[in-house]
Amino acid sequence: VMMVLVLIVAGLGVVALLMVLFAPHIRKYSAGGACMSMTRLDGKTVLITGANTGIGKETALDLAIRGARVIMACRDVEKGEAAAASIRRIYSKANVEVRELDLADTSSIRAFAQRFLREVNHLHILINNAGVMMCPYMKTKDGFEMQLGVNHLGHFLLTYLLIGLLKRSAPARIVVVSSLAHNFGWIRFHDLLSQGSYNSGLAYCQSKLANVLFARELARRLKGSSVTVNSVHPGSVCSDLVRHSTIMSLLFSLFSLFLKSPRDGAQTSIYCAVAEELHSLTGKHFSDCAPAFVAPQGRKEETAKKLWDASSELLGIVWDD
Ligand SMILES: NC(=O)C1=CN([C@@H]2O[C@H](COP(=O)(O)OP(=O)(O)OC[C@H]3O[C@@H](n4cnc5c(N)ncnc54)[C@H](OP(=O)(O)O)[C@@H]3O)[C@@H](O)[C@H]2O)C=CC1
Ligand SMILES: CC1=C(/C=C/C(C)=C/C=C/C(C)=C/C=O)C(C)(C)CCC1
Repeated sequence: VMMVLVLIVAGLGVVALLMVLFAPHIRKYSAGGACMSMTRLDGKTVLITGANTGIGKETALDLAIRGARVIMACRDVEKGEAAAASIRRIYSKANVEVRELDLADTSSIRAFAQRFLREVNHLHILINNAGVMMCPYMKTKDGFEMQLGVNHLGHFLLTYLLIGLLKRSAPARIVVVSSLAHNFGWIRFHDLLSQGSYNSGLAYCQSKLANVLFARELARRLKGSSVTVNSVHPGSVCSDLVRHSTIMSLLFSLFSLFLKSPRDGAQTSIYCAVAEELHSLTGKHFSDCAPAFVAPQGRKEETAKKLWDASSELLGIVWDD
């Protein structure tokens, strides 16, 4: 037994040593694809949700450096202003501004959109990035389960309210930040808001599958409008997303060497927002700046339509076709 234990400890030691030795190579490999596009965005307006930290903040920085006016929609304006200040410290000419948007409150989404439509004349790129993962069972102001409420329904309403402006600003692009987690999700139509039973991991996967289905259905409905919609898996990114889950926090610490930095994680969102070759590509899913696999449950037109109708009904909205 002693011998086996010694061998296990020695083995783990060797693995740890190899990981330290090869850390720069592992990091480089984990970084994934980079957006190589040199597209400038002077005169263009971009809206990014959840832009005060993580992937959203890095996306805002990159698009601001390309010359865009970047509106950072954040639920905590103070955190948003701190992020905007840090962007301005990196790029002093950054045209970034913070506006309050709480996706867990439809009255906040409506107030945000109302002011936006009054004060902003164009919207060329909308990045639905904000997200919450594996929180304990919580409800939004309107009584929706938090993860579906913020990740899907909040963005669904925001997009509905801004779609006219996007169409008027065409060519325009919508980027929906989803996840590989959509593979493990299914839409529980009999209990969409997890009122019967709640599993925080499955509710996250459901919300990310909803992101993929929403992007596909919206793309289908927008055919011919010069507004494109694509969804994205950013990679496994070291960010605050794991804040609600001890297990995920532990996994992230253990495997931190294999995770992307938020800057690397922003590359696919940036790619979908700016790459010239995607100008008319719509309804697709991307990862590492390349087309990516979509799970069968994310490809079903019937499910996408059913989710669209259920979401519209929950929010009390009717989309014109
Ligand atoms: N990190 C990863 O490995 C992966 C991330 N993703 C997706 O990427 C996206 C960005 O995540 P990431 O940057 O990693 O996570 P972070 O937790 O770092 O950022 C999430 C952002 O969403 C905001 N947010 C959360 N709830 C609300 C709300 N009610 N209203 C408005 N904004 C809100 C947060 O604001 P605040 O700071 O105030 O909480 C924060 O700005 C998410 O959609 C996530 O699902 C997908 C796959 C993997
Ligand atoms: C276990 C394990 C990993 C950890 C993956 C994790 C922790 C992924 C988290 C994904 C999230 C948070 C998705 C959100 O949508 C790595 C790094 C791939 C390396 C191989 C083993």
